[in-house]
Amino acid sequence: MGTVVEAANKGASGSILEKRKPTIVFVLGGPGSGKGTQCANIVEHYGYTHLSAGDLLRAEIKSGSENGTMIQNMIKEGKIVPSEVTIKLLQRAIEESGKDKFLIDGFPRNEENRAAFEKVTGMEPSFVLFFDCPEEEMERRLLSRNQGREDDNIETIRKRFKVFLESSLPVINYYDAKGKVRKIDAARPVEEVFGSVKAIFEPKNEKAD
Ligand SMILES: Nc1ncnc2c1ncn2[C@@H]1O[C@H](COP(=O)(O)OP(=O)(O)OP(=O)(O)O)[C@@H](O)[C@H]1O
Ligand SMILES: Nc1ccn([C@H]2C[C@H](O)[C@@H](COP(=O)(O)O)O2)c(=O)n1
Ligand SMILES: [Mg+2]
Repeated sequence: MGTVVEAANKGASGSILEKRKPTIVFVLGGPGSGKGTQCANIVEHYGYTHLSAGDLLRAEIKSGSENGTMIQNMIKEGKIVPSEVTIKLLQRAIEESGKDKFLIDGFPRNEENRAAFEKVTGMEPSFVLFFDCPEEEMERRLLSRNQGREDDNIETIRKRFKVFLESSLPVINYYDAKGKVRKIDAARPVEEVFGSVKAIFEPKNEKAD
C-alpha cells in the first residue's frame, strides 16, 4: 500500500482528491500583485484554506529536504520548480488539512504546472482569480516588502517578471478561453481591491420571478 500522495500520483482514475472533490480556486497574478494579501482577506471572510505554492517551496527549503538546494537555486533565479515537486507539496497540504475549499496561490505558474496538476489530480479549478497590476507598481511593492525574501532584489525581480510574461500569462489566457478567469484591477488600495474580490465570492442574489 502506497501513501495517499503516491495513490494520487497514479493519475486521475486513482486520485483521492478527485474522490473528495474539493473546491479549488487558482489565485494568479504577477509577483507583488497582492495575491497573498488578498488571500488572507478571503480566508478571513469566506472560510477558504490558503495554500501558497511559493510558501510551501520555501518551507521545503527550510525543512532540509533533499530537494532544498535545487528549490533554493531556482527561486533565486526566478525559475519555476518542476511540477512534480510542487504538486506533491500541494497534494500533501490539501490531504493533511482535511478541508474542502482551497485558494491555491501562485500555481499553476506555467503550462507544465497546469497540465500536470490536471493529470495527477483529475481536477480543474472552479475559477481563476487574476490580480492584474502594472510592473512599475509590483516592483515598488516588492522592493519595499521587507520580509527577508531572497528573491526580492531587483535582479531576481526582473527575472520573475520575464517568467510571468512568458510562462504564466499563457496559463491565464488558457483559462480565460474557458470562461474561468475573474480579472481584478490590483493597482488600487488593498481595501478597494478586496471590494472587487468580495463581489466575486459573495453568493449571487438570484431573483425569483
Ligand atoms: N493593493 C495594494 N496596495 C499597496 N500595497 C500592497 C497591495 N497589496 C499588497 N501590497 C503590499 O505589496 C507587497 C506584495 O504583496 P503580496 O505579498 O500580497 O504579493 P504577492 O502577489 O503574493 O507576491 P509574490 O508573488 O511575490 O508572493 C506586500 O508588502 C503587501 O503588503
Ligand atoms: N508554482 C510555483 C510557484 C512558485 N515557484 C517558485 C518560483 C517563484 O519565483 C517563487 C516564489 O513564489 P511566490 O511566493 O512569489 O508565489 O517560488 C515555483 O517554482 N512554482
Ligand atoms: Mg505571495
